[in-house]
Amino acid sequence: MKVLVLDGVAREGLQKLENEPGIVLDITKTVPEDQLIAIISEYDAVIVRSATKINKKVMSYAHKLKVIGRAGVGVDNIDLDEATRQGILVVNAPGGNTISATEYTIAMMLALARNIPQANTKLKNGEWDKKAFMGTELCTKTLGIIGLGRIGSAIAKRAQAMEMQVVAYDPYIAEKSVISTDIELVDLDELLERSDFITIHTPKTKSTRHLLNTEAFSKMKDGVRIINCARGGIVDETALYDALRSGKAAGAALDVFEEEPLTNSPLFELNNVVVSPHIGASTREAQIKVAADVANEILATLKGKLVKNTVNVPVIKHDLIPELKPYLKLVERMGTFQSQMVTARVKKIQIRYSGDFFKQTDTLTAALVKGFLDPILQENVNYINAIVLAKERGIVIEQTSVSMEEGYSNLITVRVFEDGCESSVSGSLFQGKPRIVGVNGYRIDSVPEGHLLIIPHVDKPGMIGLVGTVLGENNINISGMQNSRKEAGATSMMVISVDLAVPDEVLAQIKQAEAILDVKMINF
Ligand SMILES: NC(=O)C1=CN([C@@H]2O[C@H](COP(=O)(O)OP(=O)(O)OC[C@H]3O[C@@H](n4cnc5c(N)ncnc54)[C@H](O)[C@@H]3O)[C@@H](O)[C@H]2O)C=CC1
Ligand SMILES: O=C(O)C(=O)COP(=O)(O)O
Repeated sequence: MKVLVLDGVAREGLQKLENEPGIVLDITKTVPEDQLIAIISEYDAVIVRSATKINKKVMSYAHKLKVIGRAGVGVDNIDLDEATRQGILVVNAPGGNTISATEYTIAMMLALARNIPQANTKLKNGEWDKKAFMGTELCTKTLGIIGLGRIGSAIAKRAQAMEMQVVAYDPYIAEKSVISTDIELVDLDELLERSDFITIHTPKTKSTRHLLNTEAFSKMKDGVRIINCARGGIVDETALYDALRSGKAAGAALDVFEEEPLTNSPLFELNNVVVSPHIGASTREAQIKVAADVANEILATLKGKLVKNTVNVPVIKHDLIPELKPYLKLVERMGTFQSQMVTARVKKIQIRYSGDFFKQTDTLTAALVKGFLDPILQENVNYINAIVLAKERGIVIEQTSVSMEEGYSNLITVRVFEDGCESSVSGSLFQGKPRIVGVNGYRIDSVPEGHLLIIPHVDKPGMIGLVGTVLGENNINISGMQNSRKEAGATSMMVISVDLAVPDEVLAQIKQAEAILDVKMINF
């Protein structure tokens, strides 16, 4: 396995990956796109910071790529939709640089309030100019935090220690989960109207692009100061420039820009703007932590283990992994089972989870759909792209969760709706091992391994003997057998586990019998 490490990711954090037998690490600085395209096809994994863009074009050359690791938080330099489409896992290292980015934001706020960079430059240029640098205190001022996640909430704590009033806007946070009762959660307009300092800590998304635009500036207090150490483009740079020129804003501190790297901007000409080249996470401690975190994730992915900091698939909590593993195996097998039962065009797959699935049903559904599509499609299907591939084929995926039913503490039922017909399979765990416990409403108990014969037939004497004789005559050993009926004399369901794949002619021989309604062989 080969891993390409770009963008100056800290080598000290990569030791675990470097020492792993069978893994070769190529560590290099940021390379231009054409150079990346020329080499990317060799690699199973790539690790980047924010400089390298892993876009659709780069991915189209990345034939072996299984995982993209971001040694940091923001993944806006990675085309997530394309990665998902191609079944490439994207992982990041979200917690490792929180403190560094937080401390840096506080430093920027203080630098802005007290004109430290400007005073530093002037004095080093030989001017002792005390009068030019009248600052403002932070104590009692209102700090508006947009985005109260890891960094936003760590900033709130520190700002409160400096006796600032903290208001925050984050529509994705419930009031009760806010870390301190002294943080007032408000709507965006109120934050804009009340804040003396506004700092941004959201990701860059469609909804945060130009969140601070001309209209937003018009709602702010005169003399507001803006800090952006999150992502360029959340503040509209033209609107900010106009606000600074007009005196609406008294200053801005920016670590990030719409285009990076950036060495020339009208904003750089304004004396009340403090800038830095995206160095919020650039501390030794943060870089070692994020490199080590992402190395662990890459290692887990390449070894086929479950990973926790996934960006383009649902996150699985680390402590749930052992509990979830047998369920993942179960649902994948159920998907494989169902795809081999299909006889017409599939319109919808409906999954019903009964019991407690640790709030991980999205992950289980992805595994089930992977199991369903794997035997059908030629392309690589995995947990990452399974749902997208199903949707591309017009297959609707529905899932519902209900509490315990039918006496099983955990029961999963999959119904597949085809043109003109439908089929279902139910599964559960017995002593931690996957079991198929129902087929088309018939109760059975079969282990989804090897080969299963599914034989609906008329409920009458001699049927088991008939099938057993044909298999025996063809030297096929039966390792398990179940027969189930809903009512006497109607239809029964025979499910037989066999040691070998049953040849087509033997299946045809069984099917010939008048009371045999169908024969399907399911291979796992
Ligand atoms: N300058 C630098 O070097 C660094 C920048 N960052 C950036 O800082 C930002 C925050 O990072 P974390 O706190 O670790 O992320 P996080 O995911 O913990 O927090 C982001 C918060 O933003 C909120 N949010 C999302 N959309 C929103 C919207 N439309 N309006 C208001 N709130 C919204 C989310 O609910 C979440 O609470 C990210 O953009 C990250 O890339 C992070 C580390 C270093
Ligand atoms: O983690 C993040 O989101 C950052 O912005 C840090 O970026 P960097 O790794 O320093 O290029």
